[in-house]
Amino acid sequence: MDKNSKIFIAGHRGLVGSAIVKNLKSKGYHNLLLRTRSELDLTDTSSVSNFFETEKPDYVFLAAAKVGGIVANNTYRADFIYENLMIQNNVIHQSYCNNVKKMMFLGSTCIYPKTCPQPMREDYLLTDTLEYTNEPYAIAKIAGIKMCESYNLQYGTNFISVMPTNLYGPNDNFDLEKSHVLPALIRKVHLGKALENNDWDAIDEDLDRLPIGKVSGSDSKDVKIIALKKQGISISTSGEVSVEIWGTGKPMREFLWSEDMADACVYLMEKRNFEDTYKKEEKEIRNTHINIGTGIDISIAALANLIKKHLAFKGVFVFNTDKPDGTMVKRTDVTKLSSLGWKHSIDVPEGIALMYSYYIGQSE
Ligand SMILES: NC(=O)C1=CN([C@@H]2O[C@H](COP(=O)(O)OP(=O)(O)OC[C@H]3O[C@@H](n4cnc5c(N)ncnc54)[C@H](OP(=O)(O)O)[C@@H]3O)[C@@H](O)[C@H]2O)C=CC1
Ligand SMILES: C[C@H]1O[C@H](OP(=O)(O)OP(=O)(O)OC[C@H]2O[C@@H](n3cnc4c(=O)[nH]c(N)nc43)[C@H](O)[C@@H]2O)[C@@H](O)[C@@H](O)C1=O
Repeated sequence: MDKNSKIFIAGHRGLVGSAIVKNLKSKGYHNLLLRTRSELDLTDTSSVSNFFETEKPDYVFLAAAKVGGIVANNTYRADFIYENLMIQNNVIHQSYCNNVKKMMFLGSTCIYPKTCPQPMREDYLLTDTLEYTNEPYAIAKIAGIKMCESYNLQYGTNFISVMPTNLYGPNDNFDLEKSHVLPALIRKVHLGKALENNDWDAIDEDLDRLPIGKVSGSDSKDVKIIALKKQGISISTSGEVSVEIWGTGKPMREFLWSEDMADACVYLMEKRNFEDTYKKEEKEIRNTHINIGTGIDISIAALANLIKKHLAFKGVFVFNTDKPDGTMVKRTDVTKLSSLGWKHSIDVPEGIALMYSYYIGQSE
């Protein structure tokens, strides 16, 4: 990529897309092509085709997708498979039709089997059954990998697929029903702490910024208490606050700061090509995708305790085992990524501090 290249970042307002834009701008790339969903619905084949034919981007980052936490994936199963297949089919195919020089497809480490050997190497793909809660989403992502691979092999395109671990950072989703665990716990513990301090200004500010269901800061205290309780944030008559954690707290997860993720994406787009993603002597070229992560995991209970400590929350956690645990362990093998020359910079404790500053800073 050179600094004048026309670069389309699909999903530029999302967690990863916004971090990619920031990273590219900081490196002097200025010819960025950005479209909101209302300007360009990527599930609409003819609109995407017209857009590519008119704009002719040189490079494409595909960071647009239907994304959500474990319960959202499990609930909106049809939406997750349909929208993701449509978005990626349209963008990948049009990248080929319009001679895009290099395209990056973002998948997820949920593509690996539920009981995958650990850490998960790229060649464990399609060796066993997927985890149920995110099977439709994972199947769409696997189709994306295979589509990139197949276009590269048949048409000589230069499409790179990256499989990020769980991500978090600025522009994350804090909607407690749809978000991933880290932003959810940051918000729940923040609200729990405000409740134990009887700090209704902080609660109102939070609910005004992002209502819980339809409840905002201007509703009555009783309505707000019921809404918080529904999300597992409650106060006992003795004044002890409890915050609910979904599942047993035993699943292990690996977390990568979104700006590290963006840095890895830009690094690979600048410096690596499809041909760097497999060994030349391989007769059957497959598993050309690249894991992006830290290789370090932590249990959900330990994560919650780190957040509790950082926020100086005095209350207790309760575990709701009616909610799914999902995969018990999914640690990425980052050998391939390391061999391509990239490593993460932000570990979870520092990331929690950054994330909380971002979260409370939004209201300033
Ligand atoms: N977050 C995570 O922990 C992980 C994410 N990933 C993958 O990384 C990528 C980026 O995820 P993330 O940044 O978290 O997601 P976000 O939900 O934060 O952002 C997704 C973006 O996609 C856009 N988008 C969704 N549907 C459409 C559509 N039909 N037309 C146009 N734009 C659309 C959204 O636009 P709008 O803002 O207008 O809604 C939004 O900007 C995805 O491929 C995801 O699967 C992989 C592993 C973990
Ligand atoms: C990135 C990845 O994200 C999804 O998979 P996931 O890793 O299971 O996602 P998660 O962040 O929602 O949960 C991680 C763990 O944490 C537990 N957990 C506790 N308490 C809360 C909680 O309050 N909210 C959430 N969301 N989870 C909680 C939760 O029960 C689970 O055990 C995929 O569907 C797919 O989208 C994908 O690729």
